[in-house]
Amino acid sequence: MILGLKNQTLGKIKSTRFLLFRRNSHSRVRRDAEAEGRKPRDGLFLHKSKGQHLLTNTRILDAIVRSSDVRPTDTVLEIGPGTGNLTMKLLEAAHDVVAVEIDKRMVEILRRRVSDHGFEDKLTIIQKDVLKTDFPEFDLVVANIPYNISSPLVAKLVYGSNTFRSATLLLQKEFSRRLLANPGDSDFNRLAVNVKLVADVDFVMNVSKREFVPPPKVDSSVVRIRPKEVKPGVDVQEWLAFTRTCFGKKNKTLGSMFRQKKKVMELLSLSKAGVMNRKGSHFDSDAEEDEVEDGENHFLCVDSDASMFKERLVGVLISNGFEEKRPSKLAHGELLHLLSLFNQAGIFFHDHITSSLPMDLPE
Ligand SMILES: C[S@@+](CC[C@H](N)C(=O)[O-])C[C@H]1O[C@@H](n2cnc3c(N)ncnc32)[C@H](O)[C@@H]1O
Repeated sequence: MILGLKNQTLGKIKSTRFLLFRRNSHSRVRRDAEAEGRKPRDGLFLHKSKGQHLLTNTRILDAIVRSSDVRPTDTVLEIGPGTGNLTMKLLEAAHDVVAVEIDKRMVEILRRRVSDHGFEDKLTIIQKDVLKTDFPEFDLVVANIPYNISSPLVAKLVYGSNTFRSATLLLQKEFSRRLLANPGDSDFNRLAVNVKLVADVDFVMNVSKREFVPPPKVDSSVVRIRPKEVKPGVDVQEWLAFTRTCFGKKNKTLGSMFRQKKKVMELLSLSKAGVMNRKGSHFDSDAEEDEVEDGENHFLCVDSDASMFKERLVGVLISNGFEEKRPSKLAHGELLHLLSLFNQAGIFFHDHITSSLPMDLPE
């Protein structure tokens, strides 16, 4: 079996690959591949830059489909179908599949393979960069994704506008480990805190690099991401900017982080912009800059003096018992509480002019 294609389809696919090979014989793809010493796989040069590592083990493909809990009524979104090894299994299990694939050569092979099996009516192919594509409605995501876009892709899924049951993703093992970390774990990090605010993440299984053609340098894991039914009522841009600050320096206490001069100056200017841009918003419709309103939730003022602003910043931490705490040890509830205390004190982390969505999770 080559590229995971079954023998009976191989003959038909082979002619496609041959044509592709000839058409590409003078192309940049071929020149680049040859310069790197890569060999064509049955007439098709696979791009490392597009994460083209094809999963060929049927047992693992079956296990992925089983663990994703596909129902016969489901529309499944597959990202990066490649030559269709996983797609064929999904087409058998689901009502229909929407596959987003960037590489035209893969799309040609996939189309042919799917029509050979009479599944063409069940498959919609979107030939685009998944990060630049609006998704149609879908129930589930099941995909062996290109690892170099893991972070923005997970962000797009969990912070995007689509509602879905779960995303079963084959990811680089190290990335999965970071995604699975919990508050209190030594490696709890910004990726995990941001994803787990809005979704639950479960480990499914490990997959050895030997199961791919060509084998990548690293092992992989399958994880299942399930969006939470009830999302916390927090301004997402403000939250992402807040966690970027909190998790920027490993293992520092909040007190030492927020005392840094650079951080104070940055937050001073963001808070000024934040207050201005929130006028008329739900934060405070009447607040004037430098005007303190001492009511509950109405402490919207920004000191023009950096030292007074720093006092206010650190004051929020001290008076609420956060000064000596480390962000990696805090649960979501505590982090959300701290953010709301800062905002009530007129301290903001995002100017609400620039957009930090949806590509904002760290690698
Ligand atoms: C790891 S391979 C998986 C192939 C196939 N699903 C399998 O398991 O054998 C990743 C696939 O994603 C495609 N891809 C890479 N970057 C992409 C992007 N930005 N948008 C859509 N597809 C992409 C690659 O061309 C490749 O076919």
